[in-house]
Amino acid sequence: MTHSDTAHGKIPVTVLTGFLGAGKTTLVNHILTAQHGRRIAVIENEFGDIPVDNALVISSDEEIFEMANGCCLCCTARSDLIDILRRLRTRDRLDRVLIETSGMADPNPIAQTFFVDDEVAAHYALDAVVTLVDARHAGVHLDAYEAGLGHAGPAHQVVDQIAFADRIVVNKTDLVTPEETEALTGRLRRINATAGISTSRHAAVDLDTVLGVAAFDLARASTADRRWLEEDSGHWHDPDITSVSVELAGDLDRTALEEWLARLGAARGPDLYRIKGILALAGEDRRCVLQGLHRLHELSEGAPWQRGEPRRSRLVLIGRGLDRAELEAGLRACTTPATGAVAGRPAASGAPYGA
Ligand SMILES: Nc1nc2c(ncn2[C@@H]2O[C@H](COP(=O)(O)OP(=O)(O)OP(=O)(O)O)[C@@H](O)[C@H]2O)c(=O)[nH]1
Repeated sequence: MTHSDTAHGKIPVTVLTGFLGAGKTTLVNHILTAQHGRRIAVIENEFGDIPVDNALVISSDEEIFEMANGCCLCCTARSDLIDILRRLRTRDRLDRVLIETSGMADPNPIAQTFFVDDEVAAHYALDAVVTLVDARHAGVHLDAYEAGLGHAGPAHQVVDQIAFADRIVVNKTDLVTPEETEALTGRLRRINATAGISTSRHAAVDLDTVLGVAAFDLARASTADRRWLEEDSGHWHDPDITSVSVELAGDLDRTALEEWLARLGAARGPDLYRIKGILALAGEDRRCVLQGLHRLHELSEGAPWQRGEPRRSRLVLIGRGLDRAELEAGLRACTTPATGAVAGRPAASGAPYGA
C-alpha cells in the first residue's frame, strides 16, 4: 500500500488524538521518519499558549503549522484549521496532512470540519481518527469514568477520544505487563467495539494500521457520538484544568531544576497531567527537552543553541488547580545567578513545590 495515495483525488488527512502524553508527537515523528520523501503537512494544536510541540517534532522538510491558540481546536479554532487547509491546497504537491490535536481536544468537531465545509470536503478526505492510549495511565481515567466521576475530571475526554476512534494504538506497553495491556484492551473494546486496536512501544506502529486505511466511517461516528455534525456541540471542559506557560530568559541550573521537578511531582503528581519544556541549562550547548506526566519526567538533549541565539526556557504545565504564581516562582528559583533572575525572584511561597 502506498500511504501517499490520495483518496479519489483528495488529500488524505489523519487526525491523531489521545490524552496528554499518550504519544501523539512520538507517532508524528515515527510517521515523518518512515515516510521520508513524502510531502506531509503537520498541523499542531496545543492547549498551552506557548507552542512547544512544534519544537518536539523532528526537523524535516515537512511543514509544521501551529495552532497555539491557548485553547483547543474543538472550541474556537475550526476557522483557523479551514484557513490552513485552504492555504495548503495551493501547494504543488501534498501527499498527506497529519493533525495532532491537543490532548484535551474532542476529536468530533475536528472531524466535522471535513464534512461541513464544502471547500475542505472537496479537496480533503478524512482517512482516520487515530487515538493513542497511554497503557500506564489510561486505566485511572477509565476507573473514574466507570465510577460515574467522568464529569469531575478529564475522564470523559479520554472516553470520548476512545469512542470516536477508527484506530486505537495502546502505546507505552513497555511500562506495563502483558496482562495489564490485555485487560486494558478489553476495556477499550467495551467502549469502542469496532476500531482496530494495536499496541506499541514509542508509537512504533506498522504504518499500514494507521495510514491510508480509509477507516473513517461517518455512519459509525454518528452513533459513537450523537452530537456528530451539530454545529454547536455544547461541549465543555473542566474549568479547574488549566494550562500554565512560563517563559524565562537565561539559563537554568540542572540540579536545581531536577530537585524542583521532584518536589513538584511528589506534591502535585496526581493533578499534573503534563509537563513539556524546551529549556536552556547552564553550561549545556544543546537545548534540554523536558517531558513529564504525573510524577514521571525525563530530560533529554534537543537541538543545539546557535551562536548568538537568545537562550531561554519555555515550560508548559497542564493540570488541575495549578497555581501559576507558585509554578513561575519555582522555575524562576532554578535560574542561575548569571541570568540576574534569582535576585529578582519572588520570596519562597512556602508551598511544597514552590521556590
Ligand atoms: N516509556 C515510554 N515512553 C514513551 C512511549 N511513547 C512515548 N513516550 C514518552 O512519553 C512522553 C510523551 O510523549 P509525546 O509523544 O510527547 O506525547 P503527546 O501525546 O504528544 O503529548 P501531548 O502533546 O502533551 O498531549 C515523551 O517523553 C515520550 O518520549 C513509550 O511507548 N514508552
